Amino acid sequence: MPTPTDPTVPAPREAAPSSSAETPVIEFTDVEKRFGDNVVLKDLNFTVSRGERVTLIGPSGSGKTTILRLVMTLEELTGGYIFIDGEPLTHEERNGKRVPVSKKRQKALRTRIGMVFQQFNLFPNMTVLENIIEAPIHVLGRPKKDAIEHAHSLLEQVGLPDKADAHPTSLSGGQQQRVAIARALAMDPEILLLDEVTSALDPEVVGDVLNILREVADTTNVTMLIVTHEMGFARDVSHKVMMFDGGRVVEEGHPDKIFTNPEHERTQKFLGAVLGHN
Ligand SMILES: Nc1ncnc2c1ncn2[C@@H]1O[C@H](COP(=O)(O)OP(=O)(O)OP(=O)(O)O)[C@@H](O)[C@H]1O
Repeated sequence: MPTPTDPTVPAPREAAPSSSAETPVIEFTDVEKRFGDNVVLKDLNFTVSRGERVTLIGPSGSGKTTILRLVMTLEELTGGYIFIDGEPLTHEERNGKRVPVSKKRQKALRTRIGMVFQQFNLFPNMTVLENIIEAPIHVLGRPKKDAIEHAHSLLEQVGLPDKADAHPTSLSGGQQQRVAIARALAMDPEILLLDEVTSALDPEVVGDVLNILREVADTTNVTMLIVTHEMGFARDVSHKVMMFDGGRVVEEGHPDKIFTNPEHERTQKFLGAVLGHN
């Protein structure tokens, strides 16, 4: 297991600039998610503060991706509540009953959240530029000229200034993922969800993509919820790591602590296996 001075594992960033009195940006309250009889998440409670970057770790099938998909409203919440900036995302309690929120309210909250997927999920029939400007224009109502200007500066930021007119299918996986990051950032999200964004990439381009995300972490105050197998990256950018097992958080803490001195046996076993194979 690496030590805090291991040069392959960069030191974590400073704590997120947040105060405990502030409303959390993300709040899970008694969340339950089941697929049929399979209860994936049970009585799950956690909060993420403004500007905080939290990495979810845990064995395959522990529900990490499901958590991100619930925040993105790509999965239906089967129990409990999720709050974004204190506002209910999918359901709220009214007169003692759990009732769905209106689609309009949900859509408004959704615009504050961006997600980057393992498989890029770009629109193949659109150019790179069209992929990036589509949502800012049609969802946020931005003037086309502004959206295009912003898209070009984002393409510059992700190192693809000359690919605006290319189609995603003509790009490598690493390039497609960089476009997907630019597309997510084009919405100026308050929350960025990163779901195993390097898992489908060739090893030699993983570092480039992670460096772009490191820069985003360094230069913005965007709140991040991250699922990754890249433990060095997790340690580098996260303020907090949460270890999941059996649909619950078994341990959470500063990456320094979790990666070097985990307390829970499940965390020790998981990190031993993962870092042992790195
Ligand atoms: N659409 C679905 N229909 C049925 N079951 C699902 C669906 N999506 C996820 N599951 C189940 O939910 C559980 C949690 O899956 P999830 O992908 O969230 O885990 P994970 O921790 O992200 O795993 P991994 O590290 O392998 O990606 C698994 O048992 C999975 O089979």
